[in-house]
Amino acid sequence: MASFPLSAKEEIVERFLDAAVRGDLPQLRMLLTHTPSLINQTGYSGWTALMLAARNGHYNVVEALLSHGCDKLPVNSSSQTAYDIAKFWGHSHISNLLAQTDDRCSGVLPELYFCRETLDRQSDKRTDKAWLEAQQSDPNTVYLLFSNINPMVSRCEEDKSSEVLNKLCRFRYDGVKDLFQKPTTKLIFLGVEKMNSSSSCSQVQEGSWEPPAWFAIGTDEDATELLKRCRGKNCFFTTFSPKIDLLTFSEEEAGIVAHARAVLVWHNRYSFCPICGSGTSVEEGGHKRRCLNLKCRSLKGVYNTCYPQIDPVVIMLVVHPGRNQCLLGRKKSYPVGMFSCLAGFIEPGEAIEDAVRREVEEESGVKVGLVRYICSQPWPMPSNLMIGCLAIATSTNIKVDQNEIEEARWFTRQQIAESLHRGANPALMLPPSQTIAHQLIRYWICKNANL
Ligand SMILES: NC(=O)C1=CN([C@@H]2O[C@H](COP(=O)(O)OP(=O)(O)OC[C@H]3O[C@@H](n4cnc5c(N)ncnc54)[C@H](O)[C@@H]3O)[C@@H](O)[C@H]2O)C=CC1
Ligand SMILES: [Mg+2]
Ligand SMILES: [Mg+2]
Ligand SMILES: [Mg+2]
Ligand SMILES: [Zn+2]
Repeated sequence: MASFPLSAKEEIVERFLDAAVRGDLPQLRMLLTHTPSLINQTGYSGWTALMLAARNGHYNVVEALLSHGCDKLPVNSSSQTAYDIAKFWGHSHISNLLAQTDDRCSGVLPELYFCRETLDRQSDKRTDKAWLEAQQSDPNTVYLLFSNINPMVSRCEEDKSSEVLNKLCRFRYDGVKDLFQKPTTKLIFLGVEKMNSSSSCSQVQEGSWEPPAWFAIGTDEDATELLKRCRGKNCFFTTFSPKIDLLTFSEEEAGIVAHARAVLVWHNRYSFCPICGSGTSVEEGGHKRRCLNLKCRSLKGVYNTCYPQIDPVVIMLVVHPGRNQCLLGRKKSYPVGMFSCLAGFIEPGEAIEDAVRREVEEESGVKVGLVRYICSQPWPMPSNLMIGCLAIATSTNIKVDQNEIEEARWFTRQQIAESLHRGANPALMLPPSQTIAHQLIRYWICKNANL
């Protein structure tokens, strides 16, 4: 076979990869110092230096590459990451190292967006009326304002490079107390601040530190009038494209928004008793509605209609029987090129596994066998609980239900890894990292191909 001379660039890439194969750390370091962009390069074999070092059991080279910020996600033509390769060849010290460090290839999910419990809910305090009243007028108490179910926010100007764009507007008692007089105002006790490094040390030591309570206020007052309370600051309500706006809070605030929105939307929907249609009173810090009709059945025994409701939804990454492809679908409403996990509401009397199998078959025609629960996420659009699963397909033919989704397709690990690694490309855009769909996809890619 004729061999062609290598270009200067190709030659340096091959020298770099050869150093990784041989475990020649000084040579590898020297080349990397001169040409840092070599770090994630692949040669003719389609393997990166990390894969080659993992294949040949060179722990110190893997360690050095990782410390230089090497990407662990790329896969070779057999859809194996460096982690898969190390595991396959029995270099467990290397696969452990690749699994340990950070975030992405550990097969361990990061904390999901909307999941951080910033406040201590202190649900026992919800029935302590005197305590709740004392907290309401306390000057340290924090109030968040919601127009309908949309929080008032200000644009974060401090760090332009950050993904955090919105910050909840915080009010004190004096700034909102007039709203308490209106019968349609809803006041939700969200919890108290957890003790952290910013809590005053001396006060904590003396035991005199009372963590501030947080409340959400839901009001139907005119939004423009409400915004005047911010005195000219750049504030607004997240009414426009709520999905996008709601994904740009800090992790700390996102969890608070998820709690408040789900409770407020329940109040909007359940103002009258669902059992007898009478009016209701609000109790337990906004977490219960009691029917005012003394003869109502809801007052006897436990009626879940008296408490905030959530809708369980299954969301699943369906894996091909051959394990190297996954099934993603797109709804008409998705941005061009975006595909995501299939999802659907759990129906009454249905187990999670059955809902997964039914929804996948309904939407794509694909049959599913094994279902494994992975993680969950509150999804306040407005009050879903997303239950994330991996599911193994037992058939591969796709027949899409056009009413629910526009298209479904099998994607290879390579296509997915490339989209995660290089960002959106015209063929495949994955949902944003704040979604459980994204995290399920990443989890599958980062794990060993065998479930
Ligand atoms: N966080 C994430 O990554 C994702 C979140 N989702 C959320 O999951 C939810 C459900 O997914 P879909 O594919 O729309 O579900 P789906 O596949 O069950 O279809 C929705 C349709 O089912 C019917 N339906 C049955 N039970 C319902 C209920 N309890 N509430 C409302 N409609 C019900 C309605 O006709 C509705 O149009 C969506 O609303 C979306 O917000 C969906 C995909 C990704
Ligand atoms: Mg669906
Ligand atoms: Mg469906
Ligand atoms: Mg459904
Ligand atoms: Zn009733």
